[in-house]
Amino acid sequence: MHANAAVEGTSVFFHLEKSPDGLADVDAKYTLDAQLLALLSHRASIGKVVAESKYAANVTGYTPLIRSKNVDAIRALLTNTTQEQVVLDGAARVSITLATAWEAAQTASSAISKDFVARVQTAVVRVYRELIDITTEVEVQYLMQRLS
Ligand SMILES: O=C(O)C(=O)C[C@]1(C(=O)O)C=C[C@@H](O)C=C1
Repeated sequence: MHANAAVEGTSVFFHLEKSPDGLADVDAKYTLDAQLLALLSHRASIGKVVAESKYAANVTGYTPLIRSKNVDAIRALLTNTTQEQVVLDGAARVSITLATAWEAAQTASSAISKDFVARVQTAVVRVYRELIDITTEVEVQYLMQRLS
């Protein structure tokens, strides 16, 4: 997911840039929040498409599990921990780049706060972890009704 794609023309640092002056651009901030939430929702809903392709690739594997409503087995079958790690590593990498760039823009010196970058990275990875879990749930729910 590219969070900056849907907020074209808006800096990826928008919230950080606007936060010191509080309410000055509050409408714009809420607009950006709404756009980001729509992106997160869209990203999770892609789970339906992903689930359909997984089902199509393994009809004989999924069909009995769907018929017996075996949610745990469906979740286990569609979970791809290797891919999850790729997503989480990518989020961590990009967040470091962005947080470092933000810090560098704030300080004339090269005294980049490792603490700030680490905290941003931790938060971003946590969000992506939740996003993967939500996407997985969308996939499971989609498959549960696939044969009805
Ligand atoms: O790429 C997949 O196979 C997905 O189902 C998507 C996704 C994700 O949200 O990134 C979700 C569950 C899988 O365990 C791995 C990744």
